[in-house]
Amino acid sequence: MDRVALTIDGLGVDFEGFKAVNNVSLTIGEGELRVVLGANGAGKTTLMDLISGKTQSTSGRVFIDDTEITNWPEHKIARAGIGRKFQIPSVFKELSVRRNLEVASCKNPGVLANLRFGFGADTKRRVAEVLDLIGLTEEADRTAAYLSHGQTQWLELGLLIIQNPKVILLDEPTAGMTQAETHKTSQIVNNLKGRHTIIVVEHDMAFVREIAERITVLHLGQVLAEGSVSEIENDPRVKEAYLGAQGIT
Ligand SMILES: Nc1ncnc2c1ncn2[C@@H]1O[C@H](COP(=O)(O)OP(=O)(O)OP(=O)(O)O)[C@@H](O)[C@H]1O
Repeated sequence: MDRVALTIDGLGVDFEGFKAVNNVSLTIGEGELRVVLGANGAGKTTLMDLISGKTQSTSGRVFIDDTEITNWPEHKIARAGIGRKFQIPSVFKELSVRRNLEVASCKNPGVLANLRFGFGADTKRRVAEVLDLIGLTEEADRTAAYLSHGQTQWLELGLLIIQNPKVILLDEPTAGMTQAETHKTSQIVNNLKGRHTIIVVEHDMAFVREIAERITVLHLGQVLAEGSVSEIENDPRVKEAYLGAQGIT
């Protein structure tokens, strides 16, 4: 690992005696794609909530680079470089795909001023780059309201990417997608490898096999195992404790 982008040290939350996340430590390298896998209720979403500041932790610490962000307010954590993609899209439905990206790219979004005076060449270049990354170049001039579910999710991802967060959190990015859309999402995520630091929470194993480098398995709020896809698939503790006797499907 060259540089560490995100450090989680002994992180936990106690909901009136129930430890949904319990003493979790992770180190995510710059440009790494880390998959967090776990059964329903394992604590995956809660872990993302703790990192992004949606939920306050009761133990442990979180750092972006060397900056400690533990229990900062959510908006301040976002400004410090944690970008999170939710299931519910935040795209402007009445604007084109391109215009959505242009607006999201503004660091100081005087949105109206930008719409009136147009965007600079740098923004245009960056928008073209992100359109290519998310596979929506041909849809650039379509109104966002007319995109399919999958395309809307890719645009949503593009809106995050264009803001260049230090760490991107993706919670079940393929939820509700067709098989073809899921496959395309894996291509997009693979294109992002090395350029962005990403944590993907997922339990669709077919998708995980297509994207994963290193997997962290959560079980009952704790880290059960960490390793490559084959290490995780062949780990007897994972098979037994999390995936049931029949193993990973
Ligand atoms: N605010 C809360 N108060 C009490 N318990 C909570 C709270 N939030 C989550 N939990 C519990 O913590 C556990 C972990 O939930 P979490 O949503 O993080 O799991 P998950 O791994 O994301 O599961 P899924 O795949 O179903 O989304 C669950 O048992 C859940 O009921």
